[in-house]
Amino acid sequence: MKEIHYTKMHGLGNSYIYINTFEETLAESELISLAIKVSNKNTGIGSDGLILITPSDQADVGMRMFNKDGSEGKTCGNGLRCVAKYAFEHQLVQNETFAIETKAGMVEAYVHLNKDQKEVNEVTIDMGAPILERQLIPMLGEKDNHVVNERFEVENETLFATAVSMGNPHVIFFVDDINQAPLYELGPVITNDNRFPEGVNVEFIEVISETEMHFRVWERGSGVTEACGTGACAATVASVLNGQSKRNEPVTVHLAGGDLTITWAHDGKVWMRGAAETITTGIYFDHSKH
Ligand SMILES: N[C@@H](CCC[C@H](N)C(=O)O)C(=O)O
Repeated sequence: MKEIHYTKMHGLGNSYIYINTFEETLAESELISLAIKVSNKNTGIGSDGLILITPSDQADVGMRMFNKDGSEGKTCGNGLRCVAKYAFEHQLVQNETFAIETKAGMVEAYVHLNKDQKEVNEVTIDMGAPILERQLIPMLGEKDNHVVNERFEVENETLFATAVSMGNPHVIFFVDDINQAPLYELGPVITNDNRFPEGVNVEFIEVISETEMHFRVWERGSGVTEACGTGACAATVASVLNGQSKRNEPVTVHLAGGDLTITWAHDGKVWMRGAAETITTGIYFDHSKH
C-alpha cells in the first residue's frame, strides 16, 4: 500500500484533491486511475477530480488537472485559484504575484491576503485571451469563423450556441430562466457531441443585466459541478460577443456554489476574481498495485 499526502480544496464548491509533487512522487502511469479513485465519494475521498501542484521550468509553479473520469483537462479556473492559495501559504512562492504553468499556457496569479498577511482569501487570475476561432476551440463546421449564436440542433431541439476556448473548450447557451435550463437532459449529450472532437464543457446562462448573470455547467469529464472558473470566463466572453455585456466592465457570475467576478478587458485578457478554500488535509491509502 502506498501513502499519498493530499489537501482537499474547493473554489465555490468545485472541489479537487491536490497533491504537491514537490514532495510526493507519482508515476505518469498511475495518474488517470488515481484521479478516478480519489474522486469517488464512496471508495475514495470524494471530489470533482485531481490536481497536481508541480515544479515548473517556465513558471513559479505548475498545475496539471484530471477530471473525475480520469481525462486530463488543459486548465481549470477554480483549480488555479486553489493552486495559488496553496503555493503562497506553503511558501512555494514568496511574492503575492506569480506565474502558474498549465497545459494551456502560462497565467499570472495575484493573491488577496487576510489581515495577518498569511492566509489567502481570494485570488485574481489573468486567464489570458479567449480563443474564438472555430477550428481552435475545436468545433467542426463548414465555415472558418467564430461561433456566435449559431443554430445548434440536438435531441429534436433547436438551440443557439456560442463557443469559446479558455484553453479548454466551452459551449454556451442563453436561457430565459436558469431553473428551467436542460442541464441534466442535454449536458451529457452535448458534452460528447461529435461536433466537438475533444468534447466540450456545456454552460447555460441567464443574463440578468449587462453586469450580472446566472450560470450552470455540465463539465466535460466530471458532469454537473457547483462551479467552473474557465466556464464563467467563457460565459462572460459569450455575453459580450452577443451584445449582452460590455468589454472592460466586471460581470458578476452567480454559479451554484457562489459568485465570481469576470472582466474581459480591452487589452484582450480575461480576469477572474474569486474565493479559494482549504477543506482538509490527510493521507490517501492507495491499495492498488501499479
Ligand atoms: N472546473 C474547471 C474546469 C475543469 C476542466 C474541464 N472539465 C475540462 O475538461 O476542460 C474550472 O474551474 O475551470
